[in-house]
Amino acid sequence: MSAAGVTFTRVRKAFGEAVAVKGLDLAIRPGEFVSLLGPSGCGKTTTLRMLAGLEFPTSGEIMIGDRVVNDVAPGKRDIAMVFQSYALYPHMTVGENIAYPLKKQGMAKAERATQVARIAAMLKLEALLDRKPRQLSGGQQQRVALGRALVRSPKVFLLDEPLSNLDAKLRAHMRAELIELHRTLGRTFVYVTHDQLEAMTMSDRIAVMEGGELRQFAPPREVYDRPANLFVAGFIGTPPMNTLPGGFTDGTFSHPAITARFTVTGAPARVVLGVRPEDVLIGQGPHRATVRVVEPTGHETIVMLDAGGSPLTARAPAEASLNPGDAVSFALRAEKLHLFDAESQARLDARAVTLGESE
Ligand SMILES: Nc1ncnc2c1ncn2[C@@H]1O[C@H](COP(=O)(O)OP(=O)(O)OP(=O)(O)O)[C@@H](O)[C@H]1O
Repeated sequence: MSAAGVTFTRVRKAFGEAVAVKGLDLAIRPGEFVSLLGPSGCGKTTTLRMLAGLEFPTSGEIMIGDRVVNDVAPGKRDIAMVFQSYALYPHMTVGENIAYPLKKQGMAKAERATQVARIAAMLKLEALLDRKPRQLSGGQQQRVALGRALVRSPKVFLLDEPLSNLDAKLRAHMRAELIELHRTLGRTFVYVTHDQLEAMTMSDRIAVMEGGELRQFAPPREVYDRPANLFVAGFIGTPPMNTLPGGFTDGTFSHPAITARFTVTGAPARVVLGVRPEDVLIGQGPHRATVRVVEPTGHETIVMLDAGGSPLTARAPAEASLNPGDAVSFALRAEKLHLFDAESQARLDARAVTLGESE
């Protein structure tokens, strides 16, 4: 058995009046690690549950490999799902929990033991096989839940926020384990999260969702460097991208604190300039601002500025000595500026050519 791709075609899911997923088109390649990322209520869990067969689409088509699965029962889809809550059987040992899906399939005992040993070695659970779930830490329980999903070698793994109950250190560790596991198994992973760090570090591609709609589907680097619209620009990145509304005439963006010339196709009257905090350089350049808040984080300092009446966040070196009320000059990295149409919110194909201070 090998990995299978997953295709959603115009998939819509309504719960009465509420439309959770609005005409989703998404094609996941065999063996790909794809994260569904978005704020609470954006429809990511509903999307995953439809793929698992736990919800039925109101309309549209879902395929796993070359098979339409709309009417296929969950158990017949050749998938395995790992939930946020581990849902281990409390009265069974770790070994019995992992073996359970194989037992249900009718696999012989000796063969089950071989498979459990293989998975236990992979997830470093050998020493824990005889324990009950309550005798395990959260991270160990999560590994057992993964083991129970992995033991069947399904074509597609579905993971619904599997790390959200773990503490920060264990989450970082499990992220690394999942990356490794995906590489070793070569199977398709569909991973639901609202944690952009998880999506950015593990995924081949990220499907960013908002309000039941797909806002961008691209590799992490591209989602960060070329957000397709203002929603993605504001959702990805911590602190988020600065967005400054302004007028736009003859390719010139104008805001009380910033003027920038662009070469651009199309000419909307109102645009939003986007700039990431790391691309705002304090202490040099043509623009002026006032320091509002200074937040040292240890390895850097986050500085919140007032630039011509707009909030503007910058990343500064840890040793920067700035105080609220200071007047500072700043520059923007021209090659890192983003421009969006204020009305449609879509990214404009634009390149900054010169930057200057407003008169
Ligand atoms: N069984 C249901 N009945 C009615 N509405 C539902 C049902 N399940 C989900 N919804 C609604 O559909 C929308 C999408 O929900 P979904 O759980 O897919 O979002 P999500 O992005 O996974 O959010 P979260 O991160 O909070 O889990 C929400 O507005 C939710 O209230």
